Amino acid sequence: MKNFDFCTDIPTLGEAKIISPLKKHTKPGEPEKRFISDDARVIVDVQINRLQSDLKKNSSFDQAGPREKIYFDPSKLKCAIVTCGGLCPGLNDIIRSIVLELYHIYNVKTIYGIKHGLQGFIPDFQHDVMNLNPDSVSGIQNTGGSILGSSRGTQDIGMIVDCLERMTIGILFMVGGDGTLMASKRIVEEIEKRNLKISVIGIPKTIDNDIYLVSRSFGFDTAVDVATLAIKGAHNEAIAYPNGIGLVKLMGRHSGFLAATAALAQQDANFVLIPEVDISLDGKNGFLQALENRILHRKHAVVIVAEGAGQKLFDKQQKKFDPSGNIVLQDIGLFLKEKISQWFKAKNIPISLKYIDPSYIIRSLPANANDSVFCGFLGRDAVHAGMAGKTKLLISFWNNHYVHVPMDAASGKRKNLDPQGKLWQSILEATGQDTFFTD
Ligand SMILES: Nc1ncnc2c1ncn2[C@@H]1O[C@H](COP(=O)(O)OP(=O)(O)OP(=O)(O)O)[C@@H](O)[C@H]1O
Ligand SMILES: O=P(O)(O)OC[C@H]1O[C@](O)(CO)[C@@H](O)[C@@H]1O
Repeated sequence: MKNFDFCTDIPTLGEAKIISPLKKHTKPGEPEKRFISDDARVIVDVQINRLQSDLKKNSSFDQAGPREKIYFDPSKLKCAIVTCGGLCPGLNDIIRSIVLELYHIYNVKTIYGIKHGLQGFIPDFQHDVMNLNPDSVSGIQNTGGSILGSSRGTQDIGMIVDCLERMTIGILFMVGGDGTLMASKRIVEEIEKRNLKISVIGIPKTIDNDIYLVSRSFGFDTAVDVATLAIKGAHNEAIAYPNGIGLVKLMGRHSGFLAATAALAQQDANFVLIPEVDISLDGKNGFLQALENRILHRKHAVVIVAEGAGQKLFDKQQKKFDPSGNIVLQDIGLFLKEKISQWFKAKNIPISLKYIDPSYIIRSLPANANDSVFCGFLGRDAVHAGMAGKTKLLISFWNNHYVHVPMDAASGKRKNLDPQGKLWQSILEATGQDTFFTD
């Protein structure tokens, strides 16, 4: 396969010369090709969103997996793992699979866990470093959260790399979302400036499922599963009382994948509001009138709202940012609760409104079975990439393959739900919500 127009080239720290311990799994006479090489590159078949303009048809990504030769000497290598940003189901599975792969398959015995995200690199915070080994990660996949903790907030990149140098780290595994990706890129730049041989491997994490060039991120499947319970609850509450309304708020800062997918999985929702589709509340085509029509007609309704939906409905206020620089959204869930109550009160229509916000419950739970399997692959492929001396890449799942996506290609952009696409069109069919509520 030739003529790759899209920049998929992954930087390496140098020539990989050491025979991989995985070599022993090769059957005698089996061709070297077993270790994925250029001719096994994956053609990118752009299926989701409208990425075609960005990616040429014959673009490709390197397939993730073990390489024949590795760059690092396992007996001398020290690795570190850090988890940053919001929690997500599967973080502990990722940590565990990285540790077990390094320890058992590559014989790397020094693995550090950096506590509380990027803060863990900065001496002032005095967070202890964890020693990770099969004992310390035993059973962690059964608990939610991250055994390493997390944090938000900018840290000095120079000080982070100082810490990596002091600890003589060879591979840094960074698990996080788009912010972590930006931080990873800046860390790599500083590493390059200092001419150090440290590999940085990213594992994309977000229940919003909005990382560019990543068709599925871990934890999303679990989030959809648990969100369906909230929707079931909302529906049961709604049908139990006359004119019952169940209002469920789900995470999704800029992308409505979770709200839309959960709504399709548990088809009880009559209205799904997402950031990608503007809504108007009032007026004859507004959301509130549509909700009233539904209540008068069917006596109950379920509404799902993604946290980033309807932000234009709020009076213009000075924007607030969290410590990492992410915009702090206005609370659309509580806002809608209030507006719905006011609307029906003004119309003298009694309703029973139940508001359910399972956001933090969802993201802090352990991974479901599907996500656990997925995390295992991502963690192991992250180790293979790092051991081969590759750097500045993400382990992505794309077009049904585990691939290496260059950090440069994935950062600074976001994946959004396409309102013309199959997912949203299916929502419109399933809900009968055939209007975008614009006047
Ligand atoms: N441009 C940047 N340069 C350096 N560090 C950054 C940059 N953007 C974000 N970071 C840092 O990366 C870490 C994680 O970022 P952030 O809190 O935004 O979470 P995230 O990785 O985007 O995950 P989530 O999807 O949960 O928000 C934070 O410590 C943040 O300060
Ligand atoms: O409350 P926190 O930690 O700032 O996180 C909230 C954000 O984190 C996310 O779950 C992404 O990790 C978003 O969906 C949400 O907006």
